[in-house]
Amino acid sequence: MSNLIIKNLTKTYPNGVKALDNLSLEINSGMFGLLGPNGAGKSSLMRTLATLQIPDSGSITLNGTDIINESEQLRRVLGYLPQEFGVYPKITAEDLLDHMAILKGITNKKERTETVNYLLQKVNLYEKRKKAVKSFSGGMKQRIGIAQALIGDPKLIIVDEPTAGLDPGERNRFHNLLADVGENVIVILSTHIVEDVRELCTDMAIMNEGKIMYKGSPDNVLSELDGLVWQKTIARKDIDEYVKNFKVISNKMVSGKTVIHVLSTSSPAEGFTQVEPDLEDVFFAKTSANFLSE
Ligand SMILES: Nc1ncnc2c1ncn2[C@@H]1O[C@H](COP(=O)(O)OP(=O)(O)OP(=O)(O)O)[C@@H](O)[C@H]1O
Repeated sequence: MSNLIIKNLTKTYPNGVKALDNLSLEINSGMFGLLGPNGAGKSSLMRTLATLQIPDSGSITLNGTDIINESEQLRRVLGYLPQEFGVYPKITAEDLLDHMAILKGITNKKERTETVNYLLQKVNLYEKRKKAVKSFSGGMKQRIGIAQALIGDPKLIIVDEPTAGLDPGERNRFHNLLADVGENVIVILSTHIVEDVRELCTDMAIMNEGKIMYKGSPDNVLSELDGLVWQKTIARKDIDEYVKNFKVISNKMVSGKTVIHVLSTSSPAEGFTQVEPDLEDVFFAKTSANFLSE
């Protein structure tokens, strides 16, 4: 059982933006979803966990090891798939993985070849191993990205916004790959896509403005909103009126019509029906300025 403890982490960039604000969080083995809107600070947290940047204050320990001061130890057991996965222009899939395996300390050539071939097969890119990674589609690039993150039996795997821009088939393949990762490994999936968390994660947190707004299982977070979510289909032009009068947590187009969700302990007005809360409601409820001010 692995255990990651983050305590009172703060990070302010030179331009004055406080991306992490006294953030504390504990994560155990399994798939953990970190959900938050753009700019919430997810990438800042992921980069700090990957020891690519140093926080102003706070501590992080993985299985008791202080990873801010002992970053070398962390890097040996870390698999990291950053948001932007840049590669040298002409490098082939096979050479890229071989190179990453050297960096991970696999010096034995035979062992490295076995590892690389195994991973290429696992992510279904063995046939393309001699092709330049640059020429790959978005989904193929993500798969080579996850392959390099899996080199060397990592204990902590961080994937930052992995499915943005993937088509449904590629997204599915990517999910299956992650679901295969071993039991004792911590996988942190940072995303603004609620579906990814619902489908994959047993534990999750919602982040906004550098802070954790919620931590728990997706099921528990849903039960918090039981009986509080009401829905109505309205005319698009009336939306401002509803926002003014009710605690509107979301509005979206469904079959060309505007459907709003409102939080209320009883029926807000005529024409509203009560609906089962979904994770998206929770996400909006925990991150919308409207609701936070309450
Ligand atoms: N290197 C940097 N220098 C200055 N400000 C930064 C830097 N990196 C991030 N920020 C700012 O810090 C805040 C948090 O950004 P961060 O990228 O961590 O959020 P995020 O939740 O990952 O969002 P996104 O999904 O858009 O990547 C934002 O206001 C962002 O503009």
